[in-house]
Amino acid sequence: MPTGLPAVNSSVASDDEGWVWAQIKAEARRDAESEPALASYLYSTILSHSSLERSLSFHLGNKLCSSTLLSTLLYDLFLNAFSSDPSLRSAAVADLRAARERDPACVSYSHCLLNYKGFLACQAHRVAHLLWRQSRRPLALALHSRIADVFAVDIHPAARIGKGILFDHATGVVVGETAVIGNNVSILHHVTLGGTGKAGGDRHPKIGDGVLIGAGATILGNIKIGEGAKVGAGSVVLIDVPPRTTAVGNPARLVGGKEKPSKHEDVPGESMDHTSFISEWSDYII
Ligand SMILES: CC(=O)SCCNC(=O)CCNC(=O)[C@H](O)C(C)(C)COP(=O)(O)OP(=O)(O)OC[C@H]1O[C@@H](n2cnc3c(N)ncnc32)[C@H](O)[C@@H]1OP(=O)(O)O
Ligand SMILES: N[C@@H](CO)C(=O)O
Repeated sequence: MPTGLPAVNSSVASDDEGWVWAQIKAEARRDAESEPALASYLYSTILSHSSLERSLSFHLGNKLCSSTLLSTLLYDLFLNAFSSDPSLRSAAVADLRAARERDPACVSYSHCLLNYKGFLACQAHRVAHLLWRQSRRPLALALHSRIADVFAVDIHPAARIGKGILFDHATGVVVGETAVIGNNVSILHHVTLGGTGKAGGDRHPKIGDGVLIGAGATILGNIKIGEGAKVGAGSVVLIDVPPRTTAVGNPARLVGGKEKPSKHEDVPGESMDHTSFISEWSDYII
């Protein structure tokens, strides 16, 4: 598990990143041998590439292209982004590890790289966010639109997302413009991080490190879900959830009572002080 911050100025893959890429190639070779029907696909998508960022750029370009946004244009766009900002690559590796470690259904790194639309939507979102921050907003919004069309995952390009993220199943996930998601967060399908409709400006939820948000949960407003908290499937959360606490129901109640909620001992993944994660990440989450 990577423990440090993204290597912001390093264009050389870390040992850990190199290990994951070598593992992906080994898995693709094995699968191409055992399933000839996939050999050409695995060769063009993984085995013919010299790096994870090239493979990912090729795959995203093919997935997201349209008659007017050509795959070659998207390939260049993604590869330029991954090459200019190596933190994108280290975040992708942390996300691959998150799927392997936190999703019992994930059988291999290549399974996630090729098939997890939540993983692919998240990587493409990070590029859209980079474009947004570079004031290339029409292109960021065009990419956002394609990600929503193709993956059914609607993340506003301004939303800030950490690393080690698992968007499991991912269908119907909606993340609003001023939402912030910390590190090592797991989010199931049909989760909304939305506004209440009653406020402008900074109006979306802030999700702390190591949070689990169950399927169909709706979290509304500029509220904080503390590190290591859990939000039950189908809940509607309108209030802050303290760290390491479970919230369930509609409207959500804190398990154990609002005055004395029961706490979890363990926080999945690496942890960071909840009150500081937004400012700590704001410098380098892209
Ligand atoms: C194909 C697939 O598998 S897709 C995967 C879909 N799965 C998910 O989205 C998982 C989401 N996980 C949940 O909802 C879990 O129940 C969790 C995370 C809330 C459990 O958290 P824990 O802190 O362990 O809570 P615990 O299981 O002890 O339950 C505490 C209370 O909340 C209640 N509760 C648990 N989940 C929910 C829920 N989703 N909605 C309403 N109440 C709930 C329990 O009945 C219990 O009530 P009680 O105190 O009155 O007895
Ligand atoms: N992917 C998770 C939830 O569906 C599992 O297999 O348990």
